Amino acid sequence: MEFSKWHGLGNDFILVNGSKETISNYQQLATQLCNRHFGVGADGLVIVSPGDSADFNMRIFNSDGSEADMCGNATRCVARYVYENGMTDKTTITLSTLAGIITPELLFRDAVLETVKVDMGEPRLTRKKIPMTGNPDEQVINIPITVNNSVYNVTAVSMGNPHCIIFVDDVESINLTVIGPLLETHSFFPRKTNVEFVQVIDRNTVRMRVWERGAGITQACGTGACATLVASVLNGHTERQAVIKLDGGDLYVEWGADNHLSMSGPAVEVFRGKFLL
Ligand SMILES: N[C@@H](CCC[C@H](N)C(=O)O)C(=O)O
Repeated sequence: MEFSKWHGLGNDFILVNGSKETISNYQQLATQLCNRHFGVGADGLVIVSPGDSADFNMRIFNSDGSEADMCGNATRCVARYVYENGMTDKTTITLSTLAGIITPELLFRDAVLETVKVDMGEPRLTRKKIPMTGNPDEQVINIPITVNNSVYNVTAVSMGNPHCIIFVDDVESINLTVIGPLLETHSFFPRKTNVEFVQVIDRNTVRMRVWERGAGITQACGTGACATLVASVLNGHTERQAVIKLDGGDLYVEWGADNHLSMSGPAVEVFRGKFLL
């Protein structure tokens, strides 16, 4: 099976052309290929095929085999992958995902790719899942939940996939390996959740570390960066445009007046290969 290995700020993916390769079990393939000792190694497996309702179709499987609705960093990689492999000559494509149609755009300066800007669609604010004050329209903004005898104030935002944002004074002091999986699987989140700890630097800058659903700690998360900006605005911490500083580098995110999130960042191919199944 031919594949190519990509990353967006260190959030790494194995891209496979679904119209060329025959795949019988995506979940199993994801765990096999993403394994960092016995496989290629990656946070996720991405299958790209021609689309019906969009230019292309993208499916993303986490390293544990679970299928995710969306992946922001992967959308940038896919846009560059289909363009550079001659699968399209469009520099703006539409991508069908389980979270809806996403629109990445390759931006060039002097014919050299500068960045990939993605229209990530609209955020969905999670409605309450457990009784809080009794208001049925209440949204999950800064709500306390208890884990391991500690209280965490969470803001839950969906970018098609679920995110739980927690603001802290010192993000580096958080033991993500311990608290990440406990929050990911907390009963408050019926579909599990991605977990973002966020430290506000100033009105246009935040530092974020992530524990991803189905993948663990990753270097960056595009949907997480967008959800973080929405949570930051809703909690009064930032303006609607901010740099999200991740372990792997910076993403530029804006929450437009049309309610769409736009995210800009790099997409890098690292190598190509053939996996012996
Ligand atoms: N890294 C991604 C998100 C990947 C999916 C996530 N783990 C989930 O299960 O929702 C991104 O860049 O958005």
